[in-house]
Amino acid sequence: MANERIPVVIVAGFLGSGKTTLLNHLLRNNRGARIGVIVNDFGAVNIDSMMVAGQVDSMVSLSNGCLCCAVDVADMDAMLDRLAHRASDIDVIVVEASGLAEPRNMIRLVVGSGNEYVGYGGLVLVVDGAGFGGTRERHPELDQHVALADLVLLNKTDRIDGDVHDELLETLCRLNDRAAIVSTVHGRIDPALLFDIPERPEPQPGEQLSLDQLLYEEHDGEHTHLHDGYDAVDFDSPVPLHPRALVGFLEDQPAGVFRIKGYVHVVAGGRTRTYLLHTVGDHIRFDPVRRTGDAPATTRLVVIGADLDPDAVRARLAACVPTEPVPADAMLAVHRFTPR
Ligand SMILES: Nc1nc2c(ncn2[C@@H]2O[C@H](COP(=O)(O)OP(=O)(O)OP(=O)(O)O)[C@@H](O)[C@H]2O)c(=O)[nH]1
Repeated sequence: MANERIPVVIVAGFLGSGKTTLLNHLLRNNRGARIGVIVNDFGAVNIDSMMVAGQVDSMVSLSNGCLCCAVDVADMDAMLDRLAHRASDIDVIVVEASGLAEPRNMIRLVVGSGNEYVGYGGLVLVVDGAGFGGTRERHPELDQHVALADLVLLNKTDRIDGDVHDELLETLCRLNDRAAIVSTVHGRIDPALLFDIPERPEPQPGEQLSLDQLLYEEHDGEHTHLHDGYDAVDFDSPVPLHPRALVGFLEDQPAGVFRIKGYVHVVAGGRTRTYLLHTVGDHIRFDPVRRTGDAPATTRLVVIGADLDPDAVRARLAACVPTEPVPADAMLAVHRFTPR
């Protein structure tokens, strides 16, 4: 897509919740996506799997200090600049915050970045299902961290029984009723929930598989299973949408949505404009598409999350199709979310 920015996904969570396990899982199951990594230190990251995937170059570490407190926007930008630049071939950047990191600060560092090639990719909060009660008692701020998350991974569900699992889901929904919540064991989620999987040509019969493809094939059974954990709902409209109605939908998304992306045509005052839309949680961004031919002729969105009701999502979007002429000032709703 034109104007694509590299999403920066922040992985946070208290000590031992499973952040590094998740990161290693993503690196092993990258399905061809090139992942840049920012970590406090490389100690626990599986360098072997990175080398196999040919990604060992795309890591940046903060050799001293803590990603949450010692780093300001300039420091973060210095790290991002090494990964995201004009010649960069990275598809996504994952920042693993230290166990003590303050997620609000991490979001600020990424959203405030001056690097024009990156965009906010969401706060993924890893929660230790088995230790949730105890962690909450020791660190009451955990509730705020859950409330800030765009995606909550309820991890270590192999260590809890069904009733506890249900109670935890209820508590997490109470603390954050808009985030996608996914239950995991050893952080095994489908990476397509977090970021786009680049389209790679299918190998022809007899052609050798690349290392990435070999890794993917090896884990194919797991992938099929992983895919059950998330939903992707397509929406197409040949008619341009009402900008204010669309923004109303984006500001009040159905529960469980993690991200939305695609091209939208919106109309107001008889004039149609085209944008590349990206949302993660309540971070909304409309990038104007200036050249005709860069976008499909119709609105085409994909809504990605967990436990989505596809018919309900499509019905809400279909309700954004105007039934009468839209006044010109309705476009202001979109302008609030276009880059300056
Ligand atoms: N039983 C079980 N163990 C898990 C799961 N996920 C992670 N672990 C284990 O939990 C321990 C901590 O996992 P890490 O991935 O190192 O946790 P972390 O959040 O990176 O920890 P810090 O870097 O110390 O903050 C490791 O021994 C993992 O193997 C899970 O789903 N189930």
